Amino acid sequence: MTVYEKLFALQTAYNAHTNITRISSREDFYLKHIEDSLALLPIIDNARTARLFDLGAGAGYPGIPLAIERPELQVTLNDATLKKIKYVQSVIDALPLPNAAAVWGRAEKLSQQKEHKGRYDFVAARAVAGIEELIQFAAPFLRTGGKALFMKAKNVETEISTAKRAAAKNGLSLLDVAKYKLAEMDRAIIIYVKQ
Ligand SMILES: C[S@@+](CC[C@H](N)C(=O)[O-])C[C@H]1O[C@@H](n2cnc3c(N)ncnc32)[C@H](O)[C@@H]1O
Repeated sequence: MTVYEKLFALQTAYNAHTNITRISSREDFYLKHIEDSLALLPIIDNARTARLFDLGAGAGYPGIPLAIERPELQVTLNDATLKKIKYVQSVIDALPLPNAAAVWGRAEKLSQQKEHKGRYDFVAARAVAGIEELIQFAAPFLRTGGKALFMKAKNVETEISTAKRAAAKNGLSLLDVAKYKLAEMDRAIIIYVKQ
């Protein structure tokens, strides 16, 4: 059984008693969870020993596929919902994923703690909040030169422009908007760098 088939089996079994993700078919799992998460690989690949914080990871995306593909990458998966973090911890134990850790709590609180503040090379977030809010959540986790990677589906230009002031205030500058297609869907990774 491949590692992703094992992950799919774990997720399906858990989802049967505790709702952790709406993406339940095998086809959607591979496309919307695995393939979409791995769209971050080209961005993080020049820093394989880096530390990545997955803010609002939910059932573990994008952090779990990234931890699977890059054993040198240290991945911290965070969510404010305890049942999701319990599930993510069970996946870390079962696969196992020694380079991953699960942390429960609101990101804006965790970022003020010594073990998280300014300690990450990357903060990734998919489908968690608007860009303006994400900037405020993500910036404190990043070291100088670290990158925020926000995965979005639509209206990115409008959102980026609305978030300009928040970016400046939080020491983030827009580096790139990496657009890609996921099947027929338009997707984008908005990349900010911490000054
Ligand atoms: C729609 S889900 C997306 C989950 C996952 N990133 C994905 O794309 O499959 C959004 C998640 O963000 C979490 N979340 C929202 N605000 C948060 C915060 N301030 N700190 C930590 N997690 C948060 C929610 O609990 C929820 O699990």
